[in-house]
Amino acid sequence: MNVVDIRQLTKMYKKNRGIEGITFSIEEGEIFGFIGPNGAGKSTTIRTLLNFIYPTSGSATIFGKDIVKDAKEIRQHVGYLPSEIHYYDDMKVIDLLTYSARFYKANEQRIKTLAERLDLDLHKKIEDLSFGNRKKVGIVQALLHEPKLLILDEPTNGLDPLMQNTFFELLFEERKKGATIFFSSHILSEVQKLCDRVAIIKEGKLVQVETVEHLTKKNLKYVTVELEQGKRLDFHLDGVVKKEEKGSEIKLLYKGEIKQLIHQLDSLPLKDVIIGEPTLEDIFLHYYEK
Ligand SMILES: Nc1ncnc2c1ncn2[C@@H]1O[C@H](COP(=O)(O)OP(=O)(O)OP(=O)(O)O)[C@@H](O)[C@H]1O
Repeated sequence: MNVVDIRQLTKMYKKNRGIEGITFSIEEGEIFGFIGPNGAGKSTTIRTLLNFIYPTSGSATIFGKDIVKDAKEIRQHVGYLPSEIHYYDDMKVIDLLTYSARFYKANEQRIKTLAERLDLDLHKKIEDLSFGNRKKVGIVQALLHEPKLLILDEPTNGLDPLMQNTFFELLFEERKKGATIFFSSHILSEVQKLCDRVAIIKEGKLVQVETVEHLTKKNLKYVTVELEQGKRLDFHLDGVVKKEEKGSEIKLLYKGEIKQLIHQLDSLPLKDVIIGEPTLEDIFLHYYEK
């Protein structure tokens, strides 16, 4: 069964493009990533699905119900984490979360369990929290009623790597219980770590929906190579789609099997090598080239 079904969804902000003709579906129990650069339309899609803004045209359903007509009913079973969190600053974390728990008729003990997992101090005032800790409040709020669908807008922004892992564990646990998870990101590696499938959005339009397995097979890597002193920069590597020289450093964008890359690098007079993530821009420029 599809939990989310989006059909030709378009949102214009007066004459400005928000999203145009977006169509995709999310199946029950999937962890589904939504990836694209800043301004691509991720938040617009999410805010439209949650009925915070109205679609200009097209339609969408969640749990088979219309996002506009049945918005209230849908919200009872959705946990939402916005990309930017605004709360009443002089409230204590525990008071805010208890209020949310009652609204959703959730078990208040779950607040404590989640706060412990995320190392969140419930007795601080919101105004005294760092950006990362505010994010944790948002995560607890989104998860506390054990929703059937989690919609998370850039959820890891502001969390340190250890906390990101705890957060990912929590998401896997929710999925095990049957939840469907939809989350937006502009970081490819976290999407690869977590998701079953990914929708890629660019300039308001859907570029592709891919399984993560497929995405990983067409791997792109950013490689920085430093050669031993006096060695020539002139060499050929199969799979290099972009090459940039900066002094003794050579930056390469490589497309292909990582083993083959390492095999090829092995024959070079290397001083140092760094293999890292490509930028999203590079992915969009080179990913879909034949
Ligand atoms: N309230 C608004 N009024 C006018 N234009 C808007 C509004 N909100 C978003 N837009 C425009 O819609 C487009 C999509 O923005 P959106 O915030 O959905 O992108 P995003 O992928 O979530 O990016 P980001 O990660 O930067 O939030 C952008 O061109 C943006 O300028």
